[in-house]
Amino acid sequence: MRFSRQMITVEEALHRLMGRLRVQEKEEVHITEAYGRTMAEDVYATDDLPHFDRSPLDGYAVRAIDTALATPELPVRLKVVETIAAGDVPAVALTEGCASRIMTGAMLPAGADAVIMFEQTEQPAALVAEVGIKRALRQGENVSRRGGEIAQGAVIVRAGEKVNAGTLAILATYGYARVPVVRKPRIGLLSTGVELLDIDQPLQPGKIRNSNTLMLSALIAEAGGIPLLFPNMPDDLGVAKGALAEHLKKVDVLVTSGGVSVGDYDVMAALTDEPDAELLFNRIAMRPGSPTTALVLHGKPIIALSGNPGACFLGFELFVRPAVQKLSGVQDVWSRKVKARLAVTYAKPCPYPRYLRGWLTEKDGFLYAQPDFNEKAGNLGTLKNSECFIVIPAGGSGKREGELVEVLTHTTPSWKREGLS
Ligand SMILES: Nc1nc2c(c(=O)[nH]1)N[C@H]1C(S)=C(S)[C@@H](COP(=O)(O)OP(=O)(O)OC[C@H]3O[C@@H](n4cnc5c(N)ncnc54)[C@H](O)[C@@H]3O)O[C@H]1N2
Ligand code: MOO
Ligand SMILES: [Mg+2]
Repeated sequence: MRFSRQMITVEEALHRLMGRLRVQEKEEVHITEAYGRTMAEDVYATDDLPHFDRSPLDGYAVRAIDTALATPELPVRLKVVETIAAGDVPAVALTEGCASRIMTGAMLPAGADAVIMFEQTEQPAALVAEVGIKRALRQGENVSRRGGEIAQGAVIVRAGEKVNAGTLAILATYGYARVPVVRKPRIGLLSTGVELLDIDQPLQPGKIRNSNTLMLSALIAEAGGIPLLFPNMPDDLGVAKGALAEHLKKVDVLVTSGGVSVGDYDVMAALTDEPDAELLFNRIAMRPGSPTTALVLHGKPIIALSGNPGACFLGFELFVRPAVQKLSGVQDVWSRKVKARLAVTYAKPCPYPRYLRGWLTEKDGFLYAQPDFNEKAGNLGTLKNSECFIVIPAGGSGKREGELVEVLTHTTPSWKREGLS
């Protein structure tokens, strides 16, 4: 199995993996904990919004009919019967020839059907007994009608939407102190490789510090999972099987780094040959990260990423992020795909699609994709600059400057967008 692997496309690999993932169950959290979570249920408007007719201006509430003859030269004079602040309940209903001084956000008095701003009256600043209205108003003019924005019973947030700042605003408006969200998936994480040193260990010949675990842990948390860090795993298959059996009991999915290639000590590759392991894939038509592997063991999916930091990073974005998001209930788990012009020629041919790390810029109103040429799978110094992957299709001779390329951005949407696959 190590050397005879069946190659599949990125899309097929994703399809196989996603088929093994189920959305977590619902839990309720306080609204202050809901930011970034995924809604588990549709939530409805418990009232109209606004829930009373109100003024969007500082001015005078009037009966439009009383202003019909008003002009700047011949203002109509109305008797001021009350001043209404935001939060007040008006005490006086307007009758013919009357107006109420009213502030932005305040409730309209009964009988009023229009509001004129102070600036269109004779003495805007004064608390006058009679106000001079300088123009005619239409019925309903400058009135925020009850239910004008949202009607009671309408869906305000849908299941599968990620809670962003705007979601908090609408939930708060409707008094949802408890929010039904999808339970965060527990994502186990470990690195393989005896060459790995911990962060506080001095360098030793032949050894390197473990950078993948911290990188992946941050990415998992950012994607909406709870990273559970396990100790590095030795390259011994027997020990690894025992350790994995224990770890898998505690997690929904396990992510590993390293040991997926054809080397003598590639323990995750060896694991896929075990009779109790169900292989999902171990060879993908992509660069870097072609040996990225996924399997199911003891009923739990394991996503085994390449140890090479660049390939590990790409493997996370292509497979782990969508997996974490699917488990978290996100409806639209795919990276955002855009087309951009390639900023510089990339002439290297490749038998498989190549995912170049890079970033997007704008020039003359067009989007340009700038590849990071520090793109060797083992390089990690510029991972921090990456905001997208630029897809160079297989074959041919790469892409020329200015040619349109497909770009997968890392940032993920918080709600289901129309028209994007
Ligand atoms: N004969 C072949 N050799 C290799 C092939 C191949 O097809 N035939 N594929 C290459 C490709 S492509 C990749 S990608 C790597 C995959 O390697 P593994 O996933 O098996 O990872 P390791 O061998 O464990 O490590 C690779 C590299 O990454 C460093 N590493 C590992 N873990 C970490 C970590 N946690 N933090 C930082 N760096 C890490 C490790 O020291 C190695 O340098 O295989 C190629 N070989
Ligand atoms: O695909 Mo590997 O990630 O080239 O080194
Ligand atoms: Mg290896």
